[in-house]
Amino acid sequence: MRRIEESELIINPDGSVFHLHLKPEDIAENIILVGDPGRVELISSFFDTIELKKSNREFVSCTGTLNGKRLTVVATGIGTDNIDIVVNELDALVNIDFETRTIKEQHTALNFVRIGTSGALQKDLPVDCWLLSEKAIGFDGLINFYAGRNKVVDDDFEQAFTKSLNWNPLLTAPYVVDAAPDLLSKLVGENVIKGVTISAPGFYGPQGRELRLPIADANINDKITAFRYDNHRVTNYEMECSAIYGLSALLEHKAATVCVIIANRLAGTASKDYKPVMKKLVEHVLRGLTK
Ligand SMILES: O=P(O)(O)O[C@H]1O[C@H](CO)[C@@H](O)[C@H]1O
Ligand SMILES: O=c1cc[nH]c(=O)[nH]1
Repeated sequence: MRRIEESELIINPDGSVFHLHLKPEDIAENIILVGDPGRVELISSFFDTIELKKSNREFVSCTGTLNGKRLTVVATGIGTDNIDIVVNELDALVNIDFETRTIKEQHTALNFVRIGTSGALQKDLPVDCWLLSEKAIGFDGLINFYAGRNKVVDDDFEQAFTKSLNWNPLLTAPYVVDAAPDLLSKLVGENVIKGVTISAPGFYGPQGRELRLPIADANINDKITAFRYDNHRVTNYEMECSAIYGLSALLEHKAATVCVIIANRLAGTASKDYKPVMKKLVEHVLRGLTK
């Protein structure tokens, strides 16, 4: 059996995984991922019991229970490069034996639910609404580094999207991955709008925001807003969902993302205070995950 070398999976002297500083026994199978480390405190404030709190760099985490269910919250920080670290390390904690450094025969599937913030690309999605991502489009290219990406992507959607946008060959090839249907069904609700989410490798230029620097393709957001495929339209931009969906599909975990829309890019509006709305969304997600 292949032994994974010390350089490839770095384990700290206390037995915890390199960046997250978590040990195999520290995490639950239901994991909430958030970008903002401060959101971990908000989510865990609803827990009935707290088992542990850890932090290293931006990777703040907490495990506890709610309604008898064990949950872990992990802050990923911003960006899909961080998701590569977080999802691979969480997977390693359950699917690699840290003593023998071999892949376990018995696979453990994790449920990842990301609770984030996002910007809308359609006029009818006002600030402070909730958006559940049925599909993610990655502008970040992460999944293209892994073998088997073609097995987990929606190839027809990808082709229709790149053709319709006249995709710039200087950019990485976009990838499209679905959420896990049974996790989506736990998160639906009266106030939850379903959509297709782009994860961008930046907040400004990569999301078509122009401050002092002009954008390479000034019309990219108009083309994205107008794009239709089957009954789908692209609804919003954020910065992590695609990599969570892509890596989860490759590693055989389940993933879904729900965000508070904090800006509407067409209307030019931003939420006055999204924090109370986020608190309500957290309560909604926790209800869905623990009922
Ligand atoms: O609120 P979070 O979860 O961080 O999500 C969004 O906010 C950050 C950008 O402001 C990015 O991480 C983006 O994905
Ligand atoms: O417009 C937005 C708002 C939040 N997060 C993003 O990445 N983009």
